[in-house]
Amino acid sequence: MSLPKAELHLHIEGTLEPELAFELATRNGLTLPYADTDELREAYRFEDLQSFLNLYYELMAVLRTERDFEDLANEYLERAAAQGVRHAEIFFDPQAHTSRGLELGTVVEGLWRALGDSESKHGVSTRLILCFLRDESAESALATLEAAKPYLDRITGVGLDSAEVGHPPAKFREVYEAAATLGLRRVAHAGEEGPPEYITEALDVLGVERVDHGLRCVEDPVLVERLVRERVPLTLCPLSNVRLRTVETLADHPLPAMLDAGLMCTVNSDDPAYFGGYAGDNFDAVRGTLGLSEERLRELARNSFLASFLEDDEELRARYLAEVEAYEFR
Ligand code: HPA
Ligand SMILES: [Zn+2]
Repeated sequence: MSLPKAELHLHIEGTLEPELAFELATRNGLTLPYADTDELREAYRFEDLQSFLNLYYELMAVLRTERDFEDLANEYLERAAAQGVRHAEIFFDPQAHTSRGLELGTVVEGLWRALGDSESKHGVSTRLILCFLRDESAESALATLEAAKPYLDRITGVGLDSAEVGHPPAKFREVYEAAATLGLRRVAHAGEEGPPEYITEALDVLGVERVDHGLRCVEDPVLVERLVRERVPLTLCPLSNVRLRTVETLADHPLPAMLDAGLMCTVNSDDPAYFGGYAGDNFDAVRGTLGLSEERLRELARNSFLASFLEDDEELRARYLAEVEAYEFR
């Protein structure tokens, strides 16, 4: 669906399509343990978040040079633009690369080669959000933030991702305080596989402005009431939830009930190369399977721009919001 939208929950490493993975492996003299792209696609059957993360981290080995990260981001931006994405706030996982011996600068400079001229080249404005891996230590997160200091002019905020259960937000209190002091915006994954308490903790201890996923808030009516009252944006990822078995089928997804409850929901793709669709595909899926009305779809698109970190360019936000209102559904 080409309805204008902002994508607020997108892991750039999760946009690595099998074709590009093989191309980069060849370019870098590496051999993937899969015969071809079909065999690799066969491996995209996940039991849960961890079984996905295992493949996600394994395939990243093909990303080695600035050019690799540039190509990865350019392919994503081109696909996103074709599906109506006008603004993208892009997550990246520095520790997944520095732990393999890459310099943080290789990752940031490489991504920036694509992001820097994305508005003129793809018609997509961008922001970059550095994510800490929550299954790594708090000290490693602090060291990552320290290493990122030379690149802060290119980084808008910090996030928290990877294996959730057993790694509550409070583990990262100190690094989030440091990030806030540096003027960085704060988001965190919470309530994807983890309990509703992690959502509360992300808000109260980490001071996050948006909750990534936040799906499990529906288990706690008091929390839902708070999220509605405080207008906390949730970056939902419906196709991801199906593939990682957070919901049984798309038809069971609580998005319609969440919208009816007054939650500020947005729809995003998470790791589109792995979960069967980009942002527009997620919109198509919730329209088709959940039967969302045009007004609900417009609300989701409006929310995405309202929840985006465009405070430094309110003129651009207003332009995007006008595009949402003017959009004619087909
Ligand atoms: O869906 C996700 N959840 C947590 N961590 C992640 N890292 C990439 N994708 C995800
Ligand atoms: Zn995610």
